[in-house]
Amino acid sequence: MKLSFTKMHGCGNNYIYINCFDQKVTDPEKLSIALSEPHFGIGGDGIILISPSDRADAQMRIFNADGSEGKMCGNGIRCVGKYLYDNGMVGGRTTITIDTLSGVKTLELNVRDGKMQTARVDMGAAILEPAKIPVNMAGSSVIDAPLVVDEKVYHVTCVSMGNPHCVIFFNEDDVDDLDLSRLGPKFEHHPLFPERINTEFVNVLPDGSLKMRVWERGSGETWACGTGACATGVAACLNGFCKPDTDITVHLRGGDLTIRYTTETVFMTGAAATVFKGEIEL
Ligand SMILES: N[C@H](CCC[C@H](N)C(=O)O)C(=O)O
Repeated sequence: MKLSFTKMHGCGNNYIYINCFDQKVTDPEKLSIALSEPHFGIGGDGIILISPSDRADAQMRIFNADGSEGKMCGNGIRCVGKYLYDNGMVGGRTTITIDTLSGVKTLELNVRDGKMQTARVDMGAAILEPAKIPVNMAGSSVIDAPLVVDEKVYHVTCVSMGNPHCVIFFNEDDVDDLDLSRLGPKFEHHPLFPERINTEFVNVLPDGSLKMRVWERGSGETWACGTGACATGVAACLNGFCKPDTDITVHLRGGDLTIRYTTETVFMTGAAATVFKGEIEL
């Protein structure tokens, strides 16, 4: 059986996109494991299914490289917006909606020569209540709280953008020097996170921008994480490093995103790119 796909990325966070308006995927968990694998498959951070929706222009489902399903994907939703616009599936409209497991999101597309270049996504309100993230810590929110990994105390801020995030600010260490392959899994599987966690390792730079690396639940280190950049912008405001209602630049390994945190919602602006289209024999 042949399956058509499109490889796309947002800031280097790369997924295999499958148009399910005209194709059927029966076991997405198994498919994501197979296709994400770089040696025997296509290689990527996971797969994203683009399907019809009765309440939005399309529905997006994201599966991590280990087959687990994520509830939201910031880089992915910009790529879905690009896919829909560039392929004429939204009638040339530049305000579109995409249904996700974290609700319907609205995108404002910036287009040139018939192609989407960047998008601004209304990501919805940050969720701070521990039980809704979820994180097994008491209180109304988790800001600058101590968390022990390998006998070392880290101060973490936990935020959900529909998917769970643990944001850690480093004053002394340059996050580029951290061994994420050792550290990442210890946070991902920490007992305080009953549904595992996406973890962001952040430096606040002298110009007030943020430098971030991320270890993603189910995919390991990725070159960017859109929901993670949102969580990082929110956490930076909650910790007094940045101001709400201002544009915050987050530098990721694969590019930059602009985050704006207001009490009502979080906006994320960034690019999306098509790398190649292909067909795979299953
Ligand atoms: N890379 C995605 C996040 C994937 C989250 C996934 N790892 C999970 O929550 O299980 C992003 O750009 O927001």
